[in-house]
Formats: sequence, C-alpha cells, structure tokens
Amino acid sequence: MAKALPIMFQGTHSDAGKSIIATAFCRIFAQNGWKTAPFKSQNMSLNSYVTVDGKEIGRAQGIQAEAAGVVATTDMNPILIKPSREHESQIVVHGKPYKNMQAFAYRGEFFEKGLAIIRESLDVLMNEYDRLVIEGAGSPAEINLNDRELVNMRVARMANAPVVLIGDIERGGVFASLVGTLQLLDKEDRKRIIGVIINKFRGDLALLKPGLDWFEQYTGVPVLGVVPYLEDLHIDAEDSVSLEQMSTAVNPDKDIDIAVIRYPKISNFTDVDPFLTEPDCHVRFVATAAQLGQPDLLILPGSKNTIEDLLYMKKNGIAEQIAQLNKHHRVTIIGICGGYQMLGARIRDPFGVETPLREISGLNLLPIETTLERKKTTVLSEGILTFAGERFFVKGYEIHMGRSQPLDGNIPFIHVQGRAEGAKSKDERVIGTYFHDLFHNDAFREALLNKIRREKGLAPIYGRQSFRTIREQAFDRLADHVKRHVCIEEIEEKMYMFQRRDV
Ligand SMILES: NC(=O)CC[C@H](N)C(=O)O
Repeated sequence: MAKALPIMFQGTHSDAGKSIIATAFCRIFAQNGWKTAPFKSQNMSLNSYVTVDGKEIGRAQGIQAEAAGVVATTDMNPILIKPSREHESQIVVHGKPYKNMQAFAYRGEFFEKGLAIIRESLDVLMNEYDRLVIEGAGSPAEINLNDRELVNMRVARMANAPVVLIGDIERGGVFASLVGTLQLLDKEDRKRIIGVIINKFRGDLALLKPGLDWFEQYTGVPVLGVVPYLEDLHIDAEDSVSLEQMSTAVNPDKDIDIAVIRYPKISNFTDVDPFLTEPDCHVRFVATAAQLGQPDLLILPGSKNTIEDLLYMKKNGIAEQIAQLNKHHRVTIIGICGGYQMLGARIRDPFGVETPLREISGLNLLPIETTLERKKTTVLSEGILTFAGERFFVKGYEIHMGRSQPLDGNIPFIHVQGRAEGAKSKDERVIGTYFHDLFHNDAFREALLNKIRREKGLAPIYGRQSFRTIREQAFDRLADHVKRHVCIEEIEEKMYMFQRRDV
C-alpha cells in the first residue's frame, strides 16, 4: 500500500499565508502526477465546505482538495471548531456536530479523544495518497499551549513530517519572528524544520538578500523561497481575518455596487467570491449603517449566530436602514442561510443551540419563520429556480441548524426534488435561500446582474466567464507563481531525506 510522503507548513503566526502555500503545493504535487491530499487536524473557521457525502469540513481543506483534483473527505479536516459566541464553539467531528464547548473544557476534556481522531484520519490518508500536504495553525511556539496542542508539532510528530516554517514579511519583523519561533521550539522539533519560506513579499529582492544570508548563517536553516505577494487570486479565504483587507467604500468606476453585511459571526462569506471577479461589480463588506449607503445588491450572508447577529444589526441601525432601502430605493436584497433566516418574520432558538436569547423578530421582508433545531442539516443540494422569467438549474450546499417554515403568501425560490426551498417577494427584489454557492451558478449570476443592469438603464452583459474556469486558472496561476519563487526540487529532496533520517 502507498505510504504518503508528508510535508507540513507551519507559520510564525496566523494569517502568514500557510493555507495558500499549502494550496499551491497540493496543485504542484498533483501536476507532477502525485495523488495528493490536504490535511489540517483541527481548523477553527466559520467558512466551511460540504463533502459529497454531506459532511462539513473547513473551507480551506475542501478547496485544497479541489486544487489537488481529489474528492474532499472528513479525514482531511476531522475536527472543525466553529466559534458561535464568545468563548463558546460548536465542535464538529468528522463532519457532524459533536457538542458545543467552552474553550477551557475543550482543552481539558477533548485532548485524548482529539488525538485519537487525528491519528486515525492521518492513517487513512497516509495509506491512500502519495503526498500529504499538512497545514498547522497559528504558531508552533505558543509555549503556554504546547502540552495540549493538537495542530502543530504534535501532528508533525504523528505524521513524521518535515516542516517548512512560513514567515510573513508584510507585517514587518520577519527575521525576528522566524528566529524567535525556531528558538522556542524544543530541540527535536527544531530538527523537523527543513527550511523557511518568506511570504507576501513586495519589494526588491536585492535589498532582502543580505538578510537572507544572515538568517541562514545565524540559524543554519535554509531559506527555501521568497514568495512575492500575489494579487487578486480569489481562492476562498479560510476566515474573516482576510475581510480586514476588503473595502467598505463604493467604487464609482464599477456599474454595480454590492454590499455584504459583515456581522460579528459572519460565515461562509466565500459565497460572494464570484462577484469579486466580475468586471462590472464592486463588493464591499460593511459593518455600520453609515457604510451601507444605497447598494444595488445587498447580501446578507450566513451567520453562526443568527439571533445575535440580527440583534447587532438592530442595535447599530443597519436593520432600520435595510427597511428604508427596501421601501424607498431600487435595491435587490438576497439572504443566504443565516441571512435568509433574518429576512423572515421570526427566529426561535428553543434549545439554546446558538444563544440563550430564545427568540427575536426578523426583518419581516419574507413570509417565513425559523426554528433552530438540535439536528444539523449538511447536504449538497440542487434544484430549479425561476428568476426574471427564466428557469435555471442551480447547485449549492446547505449547512444549518435552522428549519424555516413558509407562512401565508410565501413564494418559494428553488424547487428541490420533493420540497420547495427558500422564498422570494413577488417583484424578486427580496430573495432568501439556504443554498450556499448560489452565485457560483454562472447562468443565474448572469441573469441577476443583468436584471440589475437593466433596472439601472445599462446594457446587459452576456457570456460572463464561468467561475469554475476562473478558479481552475487561479490554482494554476498560484502553482506557477510558487514554482517560480520556491525551489520545489530541493523541498522534494528534503522530504525524501527526512524520511531516511529516521530509519
Ligand atoms: N450557515 C448558516 O448561515 C447557518 C445559519 C444558522 N446559524 C443555522 O445554523 O441555522
């Protein structure tokens, strides 16, 4: 049986670019003919992905599997932590909710169980694949957490993986953070580090060169590459840190202004990715009523805590402004999942699944009401919808605790086999659905944008690019970029050598 050759990427801090480098390696190994799997033992993220068998994993591992051209499974991310409130998270094990836990209890009670789950998944992947691209989390030098961590060096040891440490030069202090991280590792773990990659570089390599020489001399650890910043890649973000870089302001050069509400527990906001690459669209993430303005398309994305996020919008005036926009302006409002629930008349949480607040009245723009239940729905779905007089076949995925009931006068949005799903207003200005990835359906996205264009007196645009093609091109562009700036052969050689060192 094949025994995968592993490599692990760890970072000097979170958001150093581990996920994107891991995605690049998934693609590069696959291009070289290796059957490759991504692996992250434990992911803390509100962006998730549904596998073909209806299980939930972290978005990044799902997308990395796509980059590698393999089908994603829960072994690639057996533990997913979804923060739902301060200090509390829903723990998802092998794609299904295990329980809600406080951080402290998780570290205390879950450690042994977590270890066993991780070991089992690693075994499965090790036997099924040729290459394993493993991603750590945060920093491996959190000395206060080391005795109980489940995601960095403990995983490297389990997989017997060599480690590449990634430093982020954008924030400054890259040498200090690399040297400091190496310094704080225990002696055996430090021997796993086969080199470092400096990521997100913008500048003159000649100016950096003396620093690189110094680093190699001082630490004895090679610099395996310096990867320049890659703009406009639009490969799914792992979590909301990436939203910091998104604009909040209108771009007057673009025809269609799209505002996405950024509530505190925003989830699966990668739903709006297809708009980021549309030439006539500008996407803004807004958190205040003042930022909201008068968009053409307003998107209420998913939420891990629908009631508290809705309360947030009521308190800061966004809810009232949405009502005003709907009454007095030509805006299309689309709610996905948690956002759909908010558009209804009422949301109830009788079992305290997400919040101790038991009930809240909704924005009342669609005749539905929602109850959060104990059993979570995770499923890949498909159906037919009618929009602007045309019929579209659409695919999506659903992840929700809530169940929404239609009230009098409801017009369903999507016809899924055996059930009616979602809701829309008669004039199709307000739409709600549980289908994530709705906008990834190219024909529907085109019809939606063209309806908005027509309403604004603009000519429609036909033959928009398929998002799938854009995504595939982005994987290749990323792989080419990393191959140009990182010595892949040297890394492969070190991966082999590392396995031999233990024999
Ligand atoms: N993905 C979502 O937006 C989920 C919505 C809500 N938190 C639920 O579980 O029903």
